[in-house]
Formats: sequence, C-alpha cells, structure tokens
Amino acid sequence: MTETLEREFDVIVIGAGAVGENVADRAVQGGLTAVLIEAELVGGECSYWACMPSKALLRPGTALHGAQSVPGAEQAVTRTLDVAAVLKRRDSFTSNWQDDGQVKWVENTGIELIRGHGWITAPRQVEVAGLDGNSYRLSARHAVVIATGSSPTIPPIDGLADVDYWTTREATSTQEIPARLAVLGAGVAGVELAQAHARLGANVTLVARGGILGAFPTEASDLVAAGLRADGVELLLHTATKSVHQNDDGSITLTMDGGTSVTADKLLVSTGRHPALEGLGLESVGITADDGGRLKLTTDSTGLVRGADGNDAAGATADGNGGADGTSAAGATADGGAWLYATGDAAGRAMLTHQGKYQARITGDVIAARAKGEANGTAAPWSRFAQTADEHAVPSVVFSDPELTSVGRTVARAKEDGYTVSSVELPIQVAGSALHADNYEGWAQLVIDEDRKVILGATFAGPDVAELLHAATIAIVGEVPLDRLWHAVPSYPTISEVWLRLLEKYGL
Ligand SMILES: Cc1cc2nc3c(=O)[nH]c(=O)nc-3n(C[C@H](O)[C@H](O)[C@H](O)COP(=O)(O)OP(=O)(O)OC[C@H]3O[C@@H](n4cnc5c(N)ncnc54)[C@H](O)[C@@H]3O)c2cc1C
Ligand SMILES: NC(=O)c1ccc[n+]([C@@H]2O[C@H](COP(=O)([O-])OP(=O)(O)OC[C@H]3O[C@@H](n4cnc5c(N)ncnc54)[C@H](O)[C@@H]3O)[C@@H](O)[C@H]2O)c1
Repeated sequence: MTETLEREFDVIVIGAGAVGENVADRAVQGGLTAVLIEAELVGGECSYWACMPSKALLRPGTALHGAQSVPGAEQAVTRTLDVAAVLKRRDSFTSNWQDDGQVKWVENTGIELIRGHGWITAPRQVEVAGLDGNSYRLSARHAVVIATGSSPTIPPIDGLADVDYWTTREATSTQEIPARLAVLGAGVAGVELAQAHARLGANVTLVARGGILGAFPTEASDLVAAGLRADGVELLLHTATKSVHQNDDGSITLTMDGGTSVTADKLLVSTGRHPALEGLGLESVGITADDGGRLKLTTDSTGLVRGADGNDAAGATADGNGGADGTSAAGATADGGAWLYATGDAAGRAMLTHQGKYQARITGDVIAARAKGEANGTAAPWSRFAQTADEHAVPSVVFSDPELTSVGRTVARAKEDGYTVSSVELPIQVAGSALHADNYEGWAQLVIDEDRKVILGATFAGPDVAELLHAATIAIVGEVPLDRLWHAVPSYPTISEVWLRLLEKYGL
C-alpha cells in the first residue's frame, strides 16, 4: 500500500550528483540535517555517463600513443588497443552502473536519501514521487538546493527527432564500438568521444558547424584537430547539417547544406547541454521561462537563486568572516527569508564537476552559517562564502590527445571585461617536452593584466599538459605579480619550463 509521508529536514537537496552530494555533506558537517532526493543513480552524470567513463575510454589510447612517441618504448608496442579490456576497465570505473558504493558513503556521512523524482510546491516545500511507491511531503527548515544537473540540447534539425541517435550517455556506456560513427557537434564532448571511438576502431566523422573547440584559441585547437586527423577522424568543419534520416538497415544519413552526405551506423549528438530545470515546480515560486521558453536560474555568489518568492530577504547575505555572536542554534530561522539555492550544472555558471563541487562546498557552508546566524553582510569576493573563482579562474581540460587546457579569461573576454590586456604565446619547445616525446608539439599562452601585472588567463595545448594547469590556476587565484612569478623556478627538464620561456618572452 502506498503512503504519503511527511518529513522535515534542515536542508533538502534535489539531485544526488557529485554536486548535490557535496552540498549535503557540507551542510551536515555544519551541524544540520540533510536529505538527498535522487531519481536515478546516486553519483549522477559524472560518475556513470560523463567524466569517468569518457576518461576511462580515452586513457588507454593516450597511454599507447605516449609509448609509441618514444623510440625504445615504441618498439615494445606490438599490438593495438584491446577493446574488450578497455571496455571492462571503463565498466569498473562506473561500478557497472551500480550506486551501492555511493549510497554507502551517503549513509555513513549521515545524509538521508530518498529515491524518487522531486519538485518544489511552495517556498521550503518539496514533494517526491518515491521509487518505493510512497509519496513524500518534505519541508525544509533552512534551505532547498537545486542540484539537478543538465540535459543534452538537441538542435532542431529536420528529421533528427525521428532518428534513434546517441547522446553522450549511450556513447560513454556502449558495450560495442560501431564500425562507423558520425558525431554532430565539436565541443569538448564531441571531440573527446570522437577520438575515443576512433582509437577503439570506429570510422569517425566529426561534423562541426564552425571549427572545433571554438571556445579555445585556434593555435591550440588546431593541434587537437591535427591529433584527430592523425587518428583517422574525418573533420567536416564549417558544415551545417540540413537533415538527418534513418535508413532501412538502421544506419543514419546526415545531409549537409551543400548537398554532401555522411552515412554511419550510429550518430552521436553532442551539441551542448542546458540546466535540467523542467518539472521542478519552479513556477510555483515565481520563476518563469524566458522568451525562448527555457527556464534559467540566476544565482548570487553564495548560490542563492535571485527572483524566487521570499528568497531575497534582508540579512540573507554573508561576509565569510564568521559573524555576530554565533549563538543561534541550528533550527532557528536565523537565515531570514533565504531558502532556495542552486549549484552545479543546474545553476549554469560553469558546467564542470570540479567547479560545481566548489560551488557546493561554499553553498553548503553558507547555508549552515546562515542557519546559525553566523553569516551577515555581503559576501566579500574570495571570502569563504563567495564562489569568486567562478568569475576569475575556472580551469578546464579537454582530455584529447594532445590535451587542451585553459583557466581564467581569454584575451577577448579580458578585453570585454575592461582589462588592459596583453598576451604572450609560444610553441612548447623546451628540454622537458623534447624528452617527453619525439616530435612533441605544443602551444602555450598567458593573458596578462597590464595594470596590475598579473595573469588573467592561461592556455596550454600538447601531450600531457593537463598537470601544468593547476600552477596557472594558483597564479591567477593568488594574483601573483609577474616579477614574483619570475622566482617560481620550473624544474629542469620538465614541460613546465615553458613558464620560464613565456616570462622571458614577456620581457622579464
Ligand atoms: C560526456 C561528458 C564528459 C564530461 N567530462 C567531464 C570531465 O572530464 N570533467 C569535468 O569536470 N566535467 C565533465 N563533464 C561535466 C560534468 O559531467 C558535469 O558538470 C557534472 O556531472 C555536473 O554535476 P551535477 O551534480 O551538477 O549534475 P549531475 O551529475 O547531472 O547530477 C544531477 C542529478 O540530479 C538528478 N535529478 C535531476 N532532476 C531530479 C529531480 N527532479 N528529482 C530527483 N533527482 C533529480 C539526476 O538524476 C542526477 O543524478 C562531462 C560531461 C559530459 C556530458
Ligand atoms: N573534459 C571535460 O571537462 C568535459 C568533457 C565533455 C563535456 N564537458 C562538459 O559537458 C557540457 C556539454 O559538452 P558539449 O561538448 O556537448 O557542449 P559544448 O557547449 O562544449 O559544445 C557544443 C558544440 O556543439 C556545437 N553545436 C551546437 N548546435 C549545433 C548544430 N546544430 N550543429 C552542429 N554543431 C552544433 C556548438 O557550436 C559547440 O561547438 C559542456 O558544458 C562541457 O564543458 C566537459
């Protein structure tokens, strides 16, 4: 028999992806009670259909190519990738799409879990259609957090809706590598999955309406394009897809604007993602769709959703310095009217796991602090309660081979934001890179604020440059002056020596 169960928690988190888990964890560490509502697998997209399986599909090919690029090791490589072993390792990284391990972590952390679809019915009120057949009426003493992630954006291409296409979910969880794969969309997901499948034996065509990886400098994305071509990926750049059609044998044909066509056994549509906010009851608290019919949230630097009913009450901001006297007990409504927060992909600020988890740590902490009356005033940039790095230092890595990494502002973005900008660029040609691989090709750029003489952004492209990125992130977050950075001596012979070359080229 199904029941309607009424429960009260300090914090209700809708969505138990990496981000929701972290908000709940921080709230509990701050002395509050928290419940996670999850409709599918605890751990979310990253664990089962995104970061982990895609990187597990890519890593063996990168390791093999790495060995093939070093004479001596090259001669030891006598076979190609073992596809079954790669897929088996990928399966282990997704725990075979079972979430028992993460559920155990949730329980051990003291967070409650309700499996089911949740939606908001009024300020601080959430209903859940439980997978156990029960329905739950939950109320939050302090906060409701939207951590529902994102959904694929499917373009309105003629015929596409009638075709059995792959999204990134099917491409990352496949048990069979198709003989021919067409990939529509050459952003991060399209590029990574095109290369992974090509190296596992598929004949891949990547169709891009512009260039590839358009958010990055072309000197860097050109290196990735060359890497894809070397793996046999056919790049159809600056090509608009006019229509898509499924043939009787199940294959799919894409027809381009100019009349040319591509036929493949599978089609991966990787044309971006948008916050997953449908069916969440946001309209019941005053948040409505934009002119294009899409719901979108705007959050402040603590994760508080702007414009939700009763969410902008006085006293609902934080200074990050601890506050008043800190004597209010959890359970009192010291947080004023603040109650609705959004973090991670759902908030739409930076759709990356590490950045969502950063937001989650800050939002979880601020909810706990507000509940205790310990956070007052405006959240100062770079304080414990402000997601300041979202504005200045979002790191991202494209795990292609060669890798493409960046953090902070591009030259164009820095100019738009009013900085006096200069930049310095170089191919990566140092002793460390020459030793790393024969014919090493890489490219590096620093974007510099000429007024303060600090770094605003950095890009590195080349084999195994991902681990160079965190040094740049620290330099940006720390606002380290260039003449002090001059004293950060890179070890010889490492690829990091490119930092020295960049500073020399700048004039130090
Ligand atoms: C192919 C691919 C590869 C990627 N690789 C990387 C990478 O290498 N590094 C990186 O940093 N980022 C990567 N990303 C991005 C990363 O996956 C996301 O940024 C991250 O998963 C966002 O986490 P989240 O917790 O916000 O959302 P999600 O992980 O999507 O979790 C949201 C959860 O909420 C649940 N949910 C939604 N609505 C409801 C509801 N109404 N009721 C109950 N539950 C609900 C969902 O079932 C889901 O489990 C990749 C993305 C893709 C598509
Ligand atoms: N390594 C990583 O960190 C990683 C890996 C994969 C995905 N992700 C994240 O997942 C999200 C989704 O990735 P994504 O690659 O789908 O999004 P994206 O926004 O990076 O790229 C989407 C691409 O599709 C193109 N596109 C859009 N409409 C099109 C159309 N009609 N025809 C052809 N091309 C079209 C866009 O021009 C763009 O190049 C992103 O936020 C990304 O940051 C991260």
